[in-house]
Amino acid sequence: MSKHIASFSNVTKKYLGQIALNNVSFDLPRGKIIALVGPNGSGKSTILKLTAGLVHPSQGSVTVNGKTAERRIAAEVAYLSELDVLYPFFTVAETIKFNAGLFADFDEQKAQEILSFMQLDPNKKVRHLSKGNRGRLKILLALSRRAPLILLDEPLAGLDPVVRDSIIKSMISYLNLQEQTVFLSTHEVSEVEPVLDLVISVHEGQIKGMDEVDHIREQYGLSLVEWMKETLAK
Ligand SMILES: Nc1ncnc2c1ncn2[C@@H]1O[C@H](COP(=O)(O)OP(=O)(O)OP(=O)(O)O)[C@@H](O)[C@H]1O
Repeated sequence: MSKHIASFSNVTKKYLGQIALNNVSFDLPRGKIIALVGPNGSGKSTILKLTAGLVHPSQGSVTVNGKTAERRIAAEVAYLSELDVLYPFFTVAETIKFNAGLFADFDEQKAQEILSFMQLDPNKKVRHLSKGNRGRLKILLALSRRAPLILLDEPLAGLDPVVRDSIIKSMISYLNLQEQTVFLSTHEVSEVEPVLDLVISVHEGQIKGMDEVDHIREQYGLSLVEWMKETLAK
């Protein structure tokens, strides 16, 4: 088993000639909850898409579980997009069945547990769900995978505090950190801080800092927001 669940080595990503990521290198340890933080347009989604193998580096390499990140690794990575990707004509139960058919590692029993925890109505059509319940369903689908790496792009964006809280609690309750790693992007830094192990600060396509959250609190006496501001000012 490779030591790190994912590694970026001198990765540059350009879109139509414009640089989104500039020579980025880092390794993600296994069994942790890791956040990418940084301003709009800093490159967080690009890092997650590269890790999912959905886009490819212009230069450098990305590996997941020791394999080059490309479409083929989709089976090993559970990716929650920031976009609304659910089929509106399915019910909640049909959406779960559909995903169970798509992914061999989908744990239907866990999906049922998260369904009751989230108090989602299995018979409701996706198009009739509130935005908050669509957010809950998306996280249910990601957390029900036994994939070694779970990628969550802005899982809390645009959701009210009660929904955000239920999503954070479901991460603590339903992840298996013996076997899984979570890599997420967020602007809700203070809210996720209690569940994070590691944080990476990104600005203008570059990594500005990477540290353990406990270290940031104990050694620097900073909250995550204060640490983030300091790294961005560098
Ligand atoms: N498909 C694309 N085509 C062209 N440019 C893109 C594309 N996707 C992203 N970019 C550009 O790459 C840069 C990084 O974008 P990215 O979406 O990775 O940032 P982000 O940190 O996730 O932003 P946000 O917090 O707003 O979601 C931005 O300048 C963005 O405009």
